Amino acid sequence: MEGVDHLAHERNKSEFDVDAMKIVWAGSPHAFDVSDRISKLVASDPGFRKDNRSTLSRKELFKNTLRKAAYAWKTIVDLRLSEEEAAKLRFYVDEPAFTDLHWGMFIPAIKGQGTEEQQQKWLPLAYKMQIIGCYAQTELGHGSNVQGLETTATFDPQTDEFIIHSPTLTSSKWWPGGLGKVATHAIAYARLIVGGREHGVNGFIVQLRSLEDHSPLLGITVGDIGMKFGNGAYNTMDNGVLRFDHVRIPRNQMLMRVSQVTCEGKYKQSDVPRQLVYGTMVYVRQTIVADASCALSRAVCIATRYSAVRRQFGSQNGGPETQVIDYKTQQSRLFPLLASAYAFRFIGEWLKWLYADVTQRLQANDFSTLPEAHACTAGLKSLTTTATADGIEECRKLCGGHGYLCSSGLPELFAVYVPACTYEGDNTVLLLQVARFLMKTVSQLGSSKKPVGTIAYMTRVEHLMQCRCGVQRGFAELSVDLVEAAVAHCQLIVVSKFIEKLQQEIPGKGVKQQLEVLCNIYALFLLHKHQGDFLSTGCITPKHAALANDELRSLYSQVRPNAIALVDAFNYTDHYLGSILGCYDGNVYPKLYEAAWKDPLNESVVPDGYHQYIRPLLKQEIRTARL
Ligand SMILES: CC/C=C\C/C=C\C/C=C\C/C=C\C/C=C\C/C=C\CC/C=C/C(=O)SCCNC(=O)CCNC(=O)[C@H](O)C(C)(C)COP(=O)(O)OP(=O)(O)OC[C@H]1O[C@@H](n2cnc3c(N)ncnc32)[C@H](O)[C@@H]1OP(=O)(O)O
Ligand SMILES: Cc1cc2nc3c(=O)[nH]c(=O)nc-3n(C[C@H](O)[C@H](O)[C@H](O)COP(=O)(O)OP(=O)(O)OC[C@H]3O[C@@H](n4cnc5c(N)ncnc54)[C@H](O)[C@@H]3O)c2cc1C
Repeated sequence: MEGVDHLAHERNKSEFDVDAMKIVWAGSPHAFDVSDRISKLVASDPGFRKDNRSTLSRKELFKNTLRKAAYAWKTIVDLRLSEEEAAKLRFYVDEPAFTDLHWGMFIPAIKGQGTEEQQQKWLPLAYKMQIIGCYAQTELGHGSNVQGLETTATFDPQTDEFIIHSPTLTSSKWWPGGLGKVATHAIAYARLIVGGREHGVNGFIVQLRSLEDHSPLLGITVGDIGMKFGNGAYNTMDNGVLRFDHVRIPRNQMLMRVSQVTCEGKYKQSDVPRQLVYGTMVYVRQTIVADASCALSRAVCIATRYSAVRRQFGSQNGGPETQVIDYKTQQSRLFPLLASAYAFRFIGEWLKWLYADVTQRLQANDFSTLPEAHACTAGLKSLTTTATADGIEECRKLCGGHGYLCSSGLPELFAVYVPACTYEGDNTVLLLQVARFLMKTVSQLGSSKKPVGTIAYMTRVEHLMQCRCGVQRGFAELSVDLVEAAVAHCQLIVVSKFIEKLQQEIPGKGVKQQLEVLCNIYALFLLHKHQGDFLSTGCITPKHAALANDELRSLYSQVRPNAIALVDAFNYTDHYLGSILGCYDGNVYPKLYEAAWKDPLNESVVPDGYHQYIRPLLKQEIRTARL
């Protein structure tokens, strides 16, 4: 029945203060207040409804996304929301849109790679959304290999301009979000050519469309690249294609914090690492780690609540069947994902700190932690997005057939999320960057340069020094093993930072104890999953492995009574979850049944096409071969 909490018996089992855990999950009382307030504002406003997305055509879907983006902006302006509140509102609107790239990449690129003068000119326009930007780096022929990009930016000293050009088909910009139909400007990445000499890839601000009638400017060919994976999902986003035909821009529209070109046509490289041109990608990678915990926790919340509602088999003398959450196999699949959601939350907090720290050091021209920041953002983005994408799919399977319904919220969440394993850096390519960083560290063992920070543990691998000549053997030849080593390195960071989190003051009855259980589940699940490696390297004995498995089972039993409370702590509204299976009150079956009849196919009892195709079949009006 409506209004009845079908999960009350589960909530009464909780052994910790859920409200205190909500604060831990949010990060602070202030962050909880903002999240709670804004999520409820969005959930209560019919202008942000999203339950009809799967029934819209691509054009209807996209127009609806534009409407929502404009409505969100009006809400932000009318309510005078802060930047933090506005970002939360865009998050809870929960729809990939051009605004993700305007706020998530275009503005950060100008802030990170523009001079003070360029920031003063362009940021006010962007903050007021008087221009809408995108980040145009990837091309049809190159995405991972940034140094392979083909778009050119040739300096013309006669006119003090750059000529931006797409010399080949494969140099067409391809994939940038917001580019296809909306962005008026792009940060376009191109090979800088001055006086006939190439100076690598740099960013350029290029206007694409008229601010009067939105028509593409002279020399600009732009459009959408077409439907993507899934029906609704990421098709709310206009990922675009863009070609330049000798488009001229003023010299001061090259982002010049890293490199400069003078009006005399002199190229100057600042005394900063050229990789700062990649700074925006590093920034987004650290945000994606935080977003991984959001996406995974959504899926886990749905699967956990439904696992407590669903009963199957085990009825004794006509009594109730067994809750599927009580099956050890269900727990062994679900609870490591619950632990991962919390682990990724905390590693996301730490990575945000690391990124802020490296950014502050860069202001003082201290580049000492830049390599570690690159390796950590790249590796943790790769690890958390792979685990989250796999975890969302596992949560769908944990929900049986009903997990395959759009009304479960899981198919769309999976379809929207999985490109995170590719965008902002293909996950394998990023792990190879981590491997390169680890090998460089090994090569420096024994020198005066001691490994610190997240690689400090490598001082304990002195034995690698003896085989240092071995590690010079083709990186490519060993790349599969090196990628596995990179994952292990990142997992060590995740576990270490979870343990460090537990050493902090954590208020609330039973809260720290629950987090300790989840931390142990995360670590022991990894040990179990990779026990072959641990055994073959002599890190553990078979007895250790057996003890770990026994402890894991015991930990699952400890989590079981707290599982619903642990997902309640995410504080997601039913609107944000977008899932009948995951609804707060657990009243699943009546809602599933009611939702089915709302499908457009049920608008008529007799389907369109019956008279044309089915009736002739049934009435044998179509001559059929004798069966
Ligand atoms: C809203 C959805 C609703 C519901 C679903 C729920 C949640 C959804 C979850 C997430 C989405 C929401 C929020 C996320 C926010 C935004 C995302 C939204 C949309 C995504 C938009 C996507 C944008 C893009 O994809 S932009 C393009 C990204 N492209 C890449 O990443 C390219 C990858 N390639 C590279 O980075 C480089 O080519 C390279 C692989 C690093 C190689 O570069 P290069 O050849 O130049 O360098 P070398 O390998 O030779 O190394 C030389 C030297 O440099 C060092 N180095 C390299 N890179 C860096 C760096 N970045 N910083 C510092 N140093 C670097 C390298 O280590 C070497 O050093 P040594 O010489 O010392 O070894
Ligand atoms: C939804 C979505 C949104 C996007 N948004 C944007 C955007 O806003 N702006 C933008 O500029 N780009 C965007 N992109 C593009 C994205 O950044 C690229 O797709 C990504 O960087 C991967 O590059 P690629 O497509 O060239 O893949 P490739 O690098 O061609 O990868 C193909 C395969 O080759 C493998 N591979 C490649 N190089 C190596 C190597 N050296 N060693 C081993 N294996 C290798 C990869 O692991 C992968 O398996 C978006 C992409 C998607 C899917």
